Amino acid sequence: MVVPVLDASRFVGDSPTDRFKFAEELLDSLQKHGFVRLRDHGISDETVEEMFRLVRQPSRTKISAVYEKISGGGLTTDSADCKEHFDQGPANDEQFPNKWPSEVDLPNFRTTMENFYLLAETVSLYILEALEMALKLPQSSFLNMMVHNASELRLNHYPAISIADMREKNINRTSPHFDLGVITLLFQDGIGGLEIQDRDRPGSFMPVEPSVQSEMMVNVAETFLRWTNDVVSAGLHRVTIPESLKEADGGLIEERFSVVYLCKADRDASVAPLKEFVTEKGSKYGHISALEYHQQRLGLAYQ
Ligand SMILES: O=C(O)CCC(=O)C(=O)O
Ligand SMILES: [Fe+2]
Repeated sequence: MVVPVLDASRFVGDSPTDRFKFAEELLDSLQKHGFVRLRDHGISDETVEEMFRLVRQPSRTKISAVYEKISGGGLTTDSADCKEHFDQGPANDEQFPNKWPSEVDLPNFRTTMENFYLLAETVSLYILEALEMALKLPQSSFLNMMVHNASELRLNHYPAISIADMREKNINRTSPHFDLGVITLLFQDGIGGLEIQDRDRPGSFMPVEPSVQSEMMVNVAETFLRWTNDVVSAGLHRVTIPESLKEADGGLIEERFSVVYLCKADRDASVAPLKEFVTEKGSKYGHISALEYHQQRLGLAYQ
């Protein structure tokens, strides 16, 4: 199975034919694999590199101190998975306010994150517009539920870890999961280890090797599956030992970073199927708001 790489600039251009072809190829890949890879999507190599520089910089000297300072808000450490993450929600969110490190500890952190958040939002919205087109839905069918952005920009940090520990203690960097939102945009560094379910070989995963820095992995998340009544199913993924080290006798896997935009529906939007996808067999999912659904699925705090 090979996940296609699409040139997303075809959708932003003026040619209706190019726009439609992009939309069709996008849907085709997401339907087949749950994933697609995008280039020329509007977020430049430099911008993505700047994000990774920002994220990496404190880890050399004081990442744990800095992350601890954030821990009342965005940072959590998963016990099953060996990773930590910092989540940023929409700016000026009164319901779940962002907690920022001080400008002295992490200069430009907030501005860079907030700018990146807006760029990722733009991309996520045109991807959904393209999917409306390819699925032949009335215009704005998805976008109408994306008006008050509730998405999150997540920085994942995976500390260096011994290969023996991962094998013997059955530790993953990220266990197999579906994301909860609508779609997810993902950028990874050069370490590797991201794997997606290989739908041609049930039960197995295939690696997504790091490529040019700005290459973006897009996956279908649970809300989209529900909106389409399973017409487009979500992409299962995990982070484990990089392909190049799978045969290694031992040693350490370097620390790894990823930047992930978890695109979420308006908190009060329903995550039930759109009427266009409800057949005589009925609707597979009931009405529940995106916020309630996320809270229920996570069983705990809103994420
Ligand atoms: O680090 C990665 O490449 C994947 C992270 C991920 O799947 C997530 O944060 O939901
Ligand atoms: Fe994920």
